[in-house]
Order: sequence, then structure tokens, then C-alpha cells
Amino acid sequence: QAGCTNISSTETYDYIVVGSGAGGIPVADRLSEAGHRVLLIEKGPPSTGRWGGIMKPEWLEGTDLTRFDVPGLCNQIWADPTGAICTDVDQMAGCMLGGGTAVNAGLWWKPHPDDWDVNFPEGWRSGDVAEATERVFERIPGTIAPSMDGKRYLSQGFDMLGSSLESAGWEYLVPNENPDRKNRTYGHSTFMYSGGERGGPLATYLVSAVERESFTLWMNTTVRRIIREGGHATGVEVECSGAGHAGIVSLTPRTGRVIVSAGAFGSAKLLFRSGIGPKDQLNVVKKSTDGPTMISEDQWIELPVGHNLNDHVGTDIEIAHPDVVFYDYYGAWDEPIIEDTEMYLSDRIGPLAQAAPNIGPIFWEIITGSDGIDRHLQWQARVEGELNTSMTITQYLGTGSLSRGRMTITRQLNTVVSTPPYLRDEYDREAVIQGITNLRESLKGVANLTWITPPSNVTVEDFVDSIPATPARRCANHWIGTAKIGTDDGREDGGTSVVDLNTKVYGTDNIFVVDASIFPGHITGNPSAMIVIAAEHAAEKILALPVPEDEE
Ligand SMILES: Cc1cc2nc3c(=O)[nH]c(=O)nc-3n(C[C@H](O)[C@H](O)[C@H](O)COP(=O)(O)OP(=O)(O)OC[C@H]3O[C@@H](n4cnc5c(N)ncnc54)[C@H](O)[C@@H]3O)c2cc1C
Repeated sequence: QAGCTNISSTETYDYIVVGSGAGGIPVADRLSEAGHRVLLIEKGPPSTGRWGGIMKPEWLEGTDLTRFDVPGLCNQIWADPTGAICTDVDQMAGCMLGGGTAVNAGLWWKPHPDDWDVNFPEGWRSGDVAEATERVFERIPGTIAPSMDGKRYLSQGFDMLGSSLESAGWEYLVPNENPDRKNRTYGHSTFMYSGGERGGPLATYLVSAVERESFTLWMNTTVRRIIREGGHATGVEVECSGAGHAGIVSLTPRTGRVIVSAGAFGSAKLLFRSGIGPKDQLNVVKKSTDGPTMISEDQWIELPVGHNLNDHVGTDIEIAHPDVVFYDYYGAWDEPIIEDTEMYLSDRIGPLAQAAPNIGPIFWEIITGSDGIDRHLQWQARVEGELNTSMTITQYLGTGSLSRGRMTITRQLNTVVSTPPYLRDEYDREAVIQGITNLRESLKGVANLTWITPPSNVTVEDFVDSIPATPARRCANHWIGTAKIGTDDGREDGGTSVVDLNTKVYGTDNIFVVDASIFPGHITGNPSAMIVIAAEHAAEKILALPVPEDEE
């Protein structure tokens, strides 16, 4: 293909990291920092201006910014996702440099200790990841006041809802200074933004990685399969899309390793295509166009990849209040308020330095179910809805939830959510209902506040039951879990885990998974910061493993 570079057969790498999202960028940086030759392969194009991205509205022409740099343009992904998202996944997923961290809204949370302690195995509890957490928040502290003048613009919605919660006994706090206080508390959203721009892993870990000679980044290059002999990977086969690379790239013989960081769907798909997964899925791949080059059946490694799929259960409610002021963030694409673009371009201040569509407050509650399990709810408000005075508030059900689903692959090699993970457990449903009931109660006395959804004459039970438990209605875009970490080897009867405590795929000696896929269960908040922490922690574990020559 024109523009593609054929791979030189002499070049080898100590680590090949597949996918440049929340997991891939930090792990690639840490491995290269330790002195290894690292190749980071991303299937998508560049995103932010720093890396050569070009997608932008007219008012950014002539600047080195793209739509992905400007917080106020983050919701353009819903208006026009072309060229930014994966076309082989039936859900929304960023397929460009930075993965989800290039297209997301930048919410950035220090995890609640339960997010680790309830879900993760030994060696991955809150105490074990404390240092990794510190390292991440040193590099990406996040901010609750993204506009560079420290002011918060258009805070009427926050003020109305915040003061209403306050009157009902909820407590204001700075969330990342109090990560363990998620029960009837509220605060401003924290974003990974810095300098009035997107920030995050693309502006930190990737910058330090690229400065090293031992680090190589390829974009527009898709890893088709891992080439392996038994449990030992020797390299990967890549395909070029646009100006990428094509051919077979080799690992350093004996000691080289592959890190799969292609996201909850992308990583599972790559494992399937490499003969690792449940037999039914590997048979689908065998019958696809991959058939002729797929590893032979006697080399398949049967693991429950794609099972344990999870997402936050999203339930939207909507209220309206005359104090709330709407700002047209979608309009900022082609009909922006000139004064606001000027403020942004000259000083990185104003509404466009804040995430669309005016997100916050964020508030939390823990519901103890009749099954005795604590379930964490995060409520995320934004100024958007039916009326100019509406606020839509999404309730996310996370930590403690028990429902799980499954992703599978089609003959066309697209991934699908074949079993949606929403509300399959009756106590998960109970927590969602209880949370809305409690919020109704908390907002009961607020003058001039109207409930639009659910209207006050509909019971919460009927409302919750009326929303289909499908991704179309419940999706939070926080997919996790398809290559679960744990000690129960998934090759054994009843085993549920795909990777061991070092994130190494069971049955292999040098293939690892480091991204949202390894999360055993859901967490309190938006997951990107926790995925970066997991990547920091995984890098440490991987670097500590003996290489073959050290063994015996
Ligand atoms: C619209 C949207 C808004 C969101 N908002 C927030 C938010 O505000 N805060 C938050 O914390 N989280 C948010 N999230 C979720 C968060 O971004 C993801 O959970 C996170 O990015 C997942 O990290 P990951 O490393 O697992 O995968 P990803 O970030 O998805 O990265 C995977 C990367 O691998 C690449 N890839 C896939 N297959 C291959 C292959 N075969 N070869 C080469 N490359 C490949 C992809 O192109 C992608 O770049 C949002 C997600 C979406 C979609």
C-alpha cells in the first residue's frame, strides 16, 4: 500500500506494546525508562496537535491545536466520530493515538480503596498500589479549575445542585484529596487537563518516552496477530493503514515480550486472533479471513477471554431549574462565541477550557444492599437536556456490582457485546433504584426544581424497569474485564482468570495484558486514572520478572 513502510527484518525489540491508550502509553514509557528497546504500535492516526493530529474546526486553523486538545470540544466525538473511533467494535472506543484518553472527557479520579480491595487479587490491593498511585498523580495531578485563570465559568448548575445537596446533608469536598470518602459527598469534577489543554498520558508519559532513543512509536499500524511457538511469542504481524508499517516485527530472541494494551475489546480480539480464548471464539476466527494464517488448533490456549465483561450501569435522570444556564458546546464547533474562542486561544481561559457539556457536580453514595454488599454510586451531572434550564445526571453503578456480560467476535472480525452486563443481578437493580429514591428525597424541598425524568408521578421502580438493559440505553463507555487478573488459572476447570498476578497470560511465558481488560470488577468512578495506575504497577511487576537466562 502507498505510504506504508515495510519492516526491516534485522530490527528487534525487547518489548512490543500493542495499543497506545490509558494502559499502553504508561507501560511503554516505564519499560523504556528501564533501558529496554520498546516499540509502541497504535492502529489509529495522531490525535492531539503535539503528535501531528489534524482534525479541527475552522477556528483552530493556523494553530497547532486539534479538537482533541480543547476541553470544550470533547463532546464533538458524539457529533462526528469519523476517523477517531474504532470501526471494528460495536461500542464507542477511541482508535487513535491515546486511545480513550484522546477522545474522553478527561475526568480523573484517585480510586477509592475498595475499588482495589473488593475486586483485585493479592499484590493488587490498595496498599500494594499506593506507590504507583503516587507516581501517577505526581505526573498527572488533575485539576478542579481547568481554566487557566482559576475561575469556574457557568457554574450556575453546579451551584444550584450543590447547594441543594448540601441542604440535604451531603458534604462538599475536594474529591482527590478524599478518595476514601464516597458516601453522600459531592465536589467539582477533577480533570486530567493541564495548561488549559487535554493533558493526560499523551502530554506526559508519551513525551518522556519519545525522548529516549530506545523508544519507537508507530501509528496507523494494526497488530493482526501475535506470532508464537507454543506459549512463547517471537513477534507480531502488522498491517498498515495509511502511513504505517507492514510485515513481521520480531522480539529480541528468548527475552523479548509482548504487552497487549489494545483496550477491553481490542485486546480480547487480538488474543482471539492469536489462538488464545474460548474454543467457540477461536473457531469463529478460524473460519474468517484469518483462517489460513491462524496458529494450528493443537497450539490453541483455551482461556475465558471476553467473559467477565463489565461497564458502569448508566441511568440518566433529568431535572430543570430556572437558575441553570445552558452553554452550547456543540455549537462551539462551527458557530462559536467569538469572544470565547479568543479567550481560549490567547490565554486558555473561559468556557472552552472546561469540559463539554459543563460537567458537575459529581456526587457519591454507597448503598448497602439486602444481600449485605456495599455498592458504590457515582452521579455525574451536566448542563444539557430537554430545556435550556435542564441538567441531565447520570448515575453510574460501580464497585460492588455483580452483573457481568460477554463480548464475542464475528466472522467479519468485529467485536460485539453479545451479553450486555447490565442489571443481571437483582441487588444491582435494587441499588440503582435506592440511589434514585434517595436523590428524589434529597432534592424534595428545592424551590422551583422540576423532575423531568422520571416525572414525579412515575415510581422509581417502574422508571428503572422501563429502561432496557442494553448498551444503547445503559452504556457508560467504561468497558473492562475481558482478560481478568487472578490466581485461578482460566485453563483449569472453573478457572476464571486470563492473566496471572504479573499480568502474564496463563499458558504463555512472554505475553502480557495491561489495560482495562484485566479489571476483575467495576470501580467507583471513570476508570482512566485507575488504568494508568494499574499500568504503572504492572510495569513494576513485569520488570521484576526473571528473564529466561536468569532462570535455574
Ligand atoms: C467517549 C468516551 C468518554 C470517556 N470519558 C471518560 C472520562 O471522562 N474519564 C475517564 O476516566 N474515562 C473515560 N472514558 C473511558 C476511558 O477513556 C477508557 O476506559 C480508557 O481509555 C481505556 O483504556 P485502555 O488502555 O484499556 O484502552 P484504550 O484507551 O481504548 O486504548 C486502546 C488503544 O489500542 C489501539 N488498538 C486496538 N487494537 C489494536 C491493534 N490490533 N493494533 C494496534 N493498536 C490497537 C486503539 O486504537 C487504542 O488507541 C471515556 C471513554 C469514551 C469512549
